[in-house]
Amino acid sequence: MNHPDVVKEISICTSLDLGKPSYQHKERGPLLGHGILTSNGATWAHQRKILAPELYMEKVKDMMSLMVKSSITLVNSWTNLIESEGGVADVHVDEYMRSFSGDVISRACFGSNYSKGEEIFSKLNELQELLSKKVFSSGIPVLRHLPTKSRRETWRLEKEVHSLIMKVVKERKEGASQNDLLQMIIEGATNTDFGQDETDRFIVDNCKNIYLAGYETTAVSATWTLMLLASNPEWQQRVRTEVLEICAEQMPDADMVRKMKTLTMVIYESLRLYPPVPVVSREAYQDMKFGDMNVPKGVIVWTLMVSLQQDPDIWGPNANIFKPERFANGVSGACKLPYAYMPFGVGPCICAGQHFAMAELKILLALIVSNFSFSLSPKYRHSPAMSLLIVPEHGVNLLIKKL
Ligand code: HEM
Repeated sequence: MNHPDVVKEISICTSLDLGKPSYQHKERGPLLGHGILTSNGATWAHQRKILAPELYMEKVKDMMSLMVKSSITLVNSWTNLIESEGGVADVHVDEYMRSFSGDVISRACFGSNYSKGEEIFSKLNELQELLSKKVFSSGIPVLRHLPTKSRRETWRLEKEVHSLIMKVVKERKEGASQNDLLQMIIEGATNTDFGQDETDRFIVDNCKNIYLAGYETTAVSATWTLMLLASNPEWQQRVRTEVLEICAEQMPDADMVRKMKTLTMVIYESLRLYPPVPVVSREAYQDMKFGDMNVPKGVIVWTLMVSLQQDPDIWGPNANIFKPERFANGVSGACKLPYAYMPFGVGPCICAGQHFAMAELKILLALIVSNFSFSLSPKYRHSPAMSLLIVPEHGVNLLIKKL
């Protein structure tokens, strides 16, 4: 399955909509439920129709001020840390990126109820950690229903998340309407012929899905991009020069973000070398053939991002090297096959939050490079590890100085 020709053919075919991606996993039900990530057919189409327009570029522009707010919180906390450490701090950046990304997604999803959102998302985080523990993934069906300690903990967290979200929804229904993702999900669920239980489940599951899709992916991308900028000081300086020129001491807005070409090239290159989502998958809805390989109906086809995005036949002999300039003329100028670059997936199920994620990354990185200079700490050990996402196994430590 990992042969490059097969991978290329499959990647092209994923765009032809073999079916929905399969994120389903026996133990991830409590986390994902029946939201956009796991639904099929008409249910998925309905959810996509509600959620995707809320994340189009025009809407994302209105959310940029909240991204700036969360970035400033991070800049202030690093500034204090550096001062207390006497001018240079050795920072484990992963947790900061997670708390930044969690803050942004809570504000976007829950608007003025965002502190409630943070509480909900922190419980979801606990749930995700609990579910990723190996001991929990028993393959024997009957064992999956035994009330072990961790399973009881999962059920408790699941219930708590459900009732916290429903409490915010109830307050919303009694108060003024708001302009955030939760409001759109509530309206999308209300304008259907769902019964009450189904409506509640639709709202809760889609809140969970937005969190799962958008929180850690963006945090991990920011962490990898900082690692690459720290290892390539000339690119760090090029990005800084660009940001300082464009922003001229103002906070980044939509127009400025659009002009940040060098920063875009760096983020694209980071997503090429370290795509946070390791696999894009599709279920074959009918018997299919890729080259010499028969794929029977019902088989889940995996496209491995790293094989595709670092294939020298497509990207050239320097495919494994950090060279953001390859994106100077966009994705089509960087590689021979248009679908060989797909950190956000392809086709009708392409990441609904890609504009949101790009804006978030650009604003955060623009504020970091214009306030700090940084290099890799001697503590850093390079070890990309594949779990649900491709993550730095030991995290990323940077030596950071205020400019
Ligand atoms: C750098 C950050 C991100 C990366 C790399 C990423 C990547 C992906 C990928 C690979 C998929 C599967 C696409 C496919 O199967 O073709 C996906 C789906 C999705 N993403 Fe993202 N994502 C990111 C951030 C976000 C954010 C911030 C949000 C929301 C605010 C989001 C919302 C979604 C949704 C709703 C889906 C499901 C789309 C569907 O099934 O119709 N993502 N993402």
